[in-house]
Amino acid sequence: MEASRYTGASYRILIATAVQAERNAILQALPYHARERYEVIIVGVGPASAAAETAAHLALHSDEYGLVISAGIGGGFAPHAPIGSIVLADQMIAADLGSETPDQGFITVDELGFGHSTLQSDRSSTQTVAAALQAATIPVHVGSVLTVSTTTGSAETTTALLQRIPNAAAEGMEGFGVAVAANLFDLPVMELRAISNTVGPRDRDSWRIPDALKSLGQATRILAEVL
Ligand SMILES: O=C(O)c1cccc(C(=O)CC[C@H]2O[C@@H](n3cnc4c(=O)[nH]cnc43)[C@H](O)[C@@H]2O)c1
Repeated sequence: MEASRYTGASYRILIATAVQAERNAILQALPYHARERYEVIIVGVGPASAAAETAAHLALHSDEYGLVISAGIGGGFAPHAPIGSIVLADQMIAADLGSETPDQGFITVDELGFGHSTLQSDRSSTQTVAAALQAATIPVHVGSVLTVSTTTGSAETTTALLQRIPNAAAEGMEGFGVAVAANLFDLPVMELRAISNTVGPRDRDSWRIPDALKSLGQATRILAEVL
């Protein structure tokens, strides 16, 4: 969706996080002058909660906003998204929304004719933030961000996802849900993931959540300078 209602300083920006730790990292990083411009809400873990909570907030306040951002930590697909780096979505894909079949593999809801599993990020905001992060020498990659209801935890699933979506850069559990809500209110949307772990065989001990939250804060500081 084009940023038709996003006309710079006159609109506020809604940031949706899954958990309190992500909200805190963002709030602590927002420069003082930007604090009135941003609202940071917790929408819970998973696409259903994220869609419902974001829509509930927008039902009361959508006129205030010109942009919605799904932000938080996420899993990164090698080699594009190492731990500590930032991924910005060019599109948000509900990667497990479809049907598994014995003979044709996974079929998306789009192919089944039941709806859409891909939503576009606001291109202009995404490019602006990507350029600003690059200029600040923060490692950033723009690619597809997958939304899953189950975190990927095996080499087989990782390979299958990459075969279906070769430019997958990161995985989270909320982006598509936040985007569905933003679309409902005709608002542009983007997604930012600070990488805490590599997508692959589950190894919770290797998750670097404090590093990712620090990156999330650094990215927020830059984002607030340009949006
Ligand atoms: O335990 C903590 O201190 C803590 C702090 C911040 C966030 C968390 C979470 O567990 C948030 C869950 C959140 O993480 C996203 N995420 C992270 N890695 C992945 C992944 O590999 N695949 C899918 N989602 C991932 C996700 O968006 C969850 O909402 C804990």
